[in-house]
Amino acid sequence: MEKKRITFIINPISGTNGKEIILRLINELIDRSKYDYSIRKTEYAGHATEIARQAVKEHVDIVVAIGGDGTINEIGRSLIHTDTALGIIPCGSGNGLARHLHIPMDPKGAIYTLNAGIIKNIDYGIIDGRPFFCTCGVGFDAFVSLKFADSGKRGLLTYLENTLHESLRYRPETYEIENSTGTVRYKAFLIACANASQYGNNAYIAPQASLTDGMMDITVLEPFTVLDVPSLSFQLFNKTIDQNSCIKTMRDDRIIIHRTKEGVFHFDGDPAMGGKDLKVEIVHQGLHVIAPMKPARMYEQPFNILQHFTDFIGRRPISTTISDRHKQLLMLNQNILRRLSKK
Ligand SMILES: Nc1ncnc2c1ncn2[C@@H]1O[C@H](COP(=O)(O)OP(=O)(O)OP(=O)(O)O)[C@@H](O)[C@H]1O
Repeated sequence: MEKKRITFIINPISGTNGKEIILRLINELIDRSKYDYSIRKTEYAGHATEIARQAVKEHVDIVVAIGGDGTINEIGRSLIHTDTALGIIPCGSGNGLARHLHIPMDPKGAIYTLNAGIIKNIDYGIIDGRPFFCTCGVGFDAFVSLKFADSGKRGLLTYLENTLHESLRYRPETYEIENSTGTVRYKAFLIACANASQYGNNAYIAPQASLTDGMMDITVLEPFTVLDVPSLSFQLFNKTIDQNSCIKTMRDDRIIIHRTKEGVFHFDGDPAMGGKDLKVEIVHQGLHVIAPMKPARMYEQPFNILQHFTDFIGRRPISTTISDRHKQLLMLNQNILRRLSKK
């Protein structure tokens, strides 16, 4: 059998961890009876798009992103509607697409997934001409992505600091969403258009979203008070945010978001400036990805809401009795309330 070719693209600034160990693991574990490979390191933002485009030209079979959703976005946009598949060794701070696809967070598991080589065909989205694979949107999360890009540091704590600092000062805006059934007006804190179900870090902004249904799940978060924050944050990690009374949901394959003024939007967590009217659409099955057939139980912990929550806010987990969990959750909620109300 002819060997397949892989190009690994490593983003040295994604996430917070060193990448040397991953390079060593690739060298040790990749199945050389199946694959020949080369490794490229990005030197600037946008470089991954160019490297991936060149790989496609050279009929490379798989381009593997060693990075987070921003790196995946840069690579994915060169791979759409080609025969070259995307692989992922998750290495970002959120890893939304990899988590949705059940690609192990552990690099060894991710390399074994590449060795298994199962290819799936997934949807992608386009907002204002820019492809996205995980989520895009306007409002508070776009605003945070802008702050985050400006902050000079990456990582979850930076993200969280930004989020907590800004969330109570942020003013909801009025939007109109034009969809296949008409136009609806909302005052909203954010509108998220989801191809994958989560932002990353198991924060499920659109828990019902599927990567293969040809549709996006749209989540509108209407204005809320500080008292709603604990239940919203709990439900975000419990995959039940769609049941919160501040949330409105819809599903469509194309919408136009009308806003009162031009401004920022985000695509896979990276900010961009756009006009008043933003067209968002889903393209069915435009990208091949390598992913496990089903969740790799070997590498997965059982679902634990408190674990996910504490992972997200960067605290140490956890004891396991129900009453302890209850107490810890209450403490976390109080802590968030306290921090938010100080701002
Ligand atoms: N060599 C580089 N120097 C500066 N920026 C880079 C370089 N290579 C890639 N980038 C930029 O880094 C950004 C962040 O990368 P990425 O999103 O993969 O990491 P992350 O933000 O830590 O992870 P996640 O998106 O999963 O939270 C990308 O949008 C990309 O444009």
